[in-house]
Amino acid sequence: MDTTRAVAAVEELLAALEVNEADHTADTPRRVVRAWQETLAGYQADPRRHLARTFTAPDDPGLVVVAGLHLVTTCAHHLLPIVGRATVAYRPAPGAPVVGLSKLSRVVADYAARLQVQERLGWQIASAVQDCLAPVGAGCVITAVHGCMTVRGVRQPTAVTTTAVWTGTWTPEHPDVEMVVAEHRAAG
Ligand SMILES: Nc1nc2c(ncn2[C@@H]2O[C@H](COP(=O)(O)OP(=O)(O)OP(=O)(O)O)[C@@H](O)[C@H]2O)c(=O)[nH]1
Repeated sequence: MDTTRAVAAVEELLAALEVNEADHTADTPRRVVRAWQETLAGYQADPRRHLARTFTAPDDPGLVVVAGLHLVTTCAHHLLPIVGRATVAYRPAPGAPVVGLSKLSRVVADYAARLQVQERLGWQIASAVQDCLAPVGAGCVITAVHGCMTVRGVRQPTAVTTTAVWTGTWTPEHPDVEMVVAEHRAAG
C-alpha cells in the first residue's frame, strides 16, 4: 500500500466532502489509512500458507467441522463492513493428514482481510481446503450482515445473508452437508 498517497487521498476526500471538524478530523487521514492497512492485511500473503503444516490422522478421521468462527470482512462494492460467522468443514480422505483447527480460522481471517463479496469469500475458503488437503469433500457456510444493506441503501437492519459452498464429492444432499449445516445453525 502506498501510505503517503492513501493519506493524501483521504485528505482530499474530506476536502471534497467539505467536512472539517477541526481537531477531530486533523489526524483522520492517518487514522483512516492505518485502519485500512489492518482491514486489507490479507493481501500481504497467500492465505493457503496456513494449510501447509499437516498432522497424521487415523485411517478414517471422520468429519471435521469448525463452526462459529467470527467473521469481519469488507464489501468490495461499498467499502462497508460485513460481519457474521463462518463454518468450515471437510472430510479427510482415508489415510490423509489433517491440519490444525486454528489454521481453518486463519484461512478465513486472511481471505476476509480483503475486499470481498460473500459468495466469493466462501468459495475461496472451501477451495483452499479442497486444493491443499484433497479431502473427500469440503465446504464453507457463511451467515453475515452487510453494512451496505443495513446502514444505507435499502436499510434492512434485520437482513442476514447465508451462503454455502461445497467441493469435492459433497453435494447439498450429501449427509455430511446436512450435519455441517446443522452445526452452523447450532453455533448461532
Ligand atoms: N451478491 C452479492 N452482492 C453484494 C454483496 N455485497 C454487496 N452486494 C450488492 O452489490 C450491489 C451493488 O449494486 P449497485 O446497483 O452497483 O450499487 P448501489 O446503487 O449502491 O445499490 P443499492 O445497495 O441497491 O443501493 C448491491 O445490490 C449490494 O447489495 C455480496 O457479498 N454479494
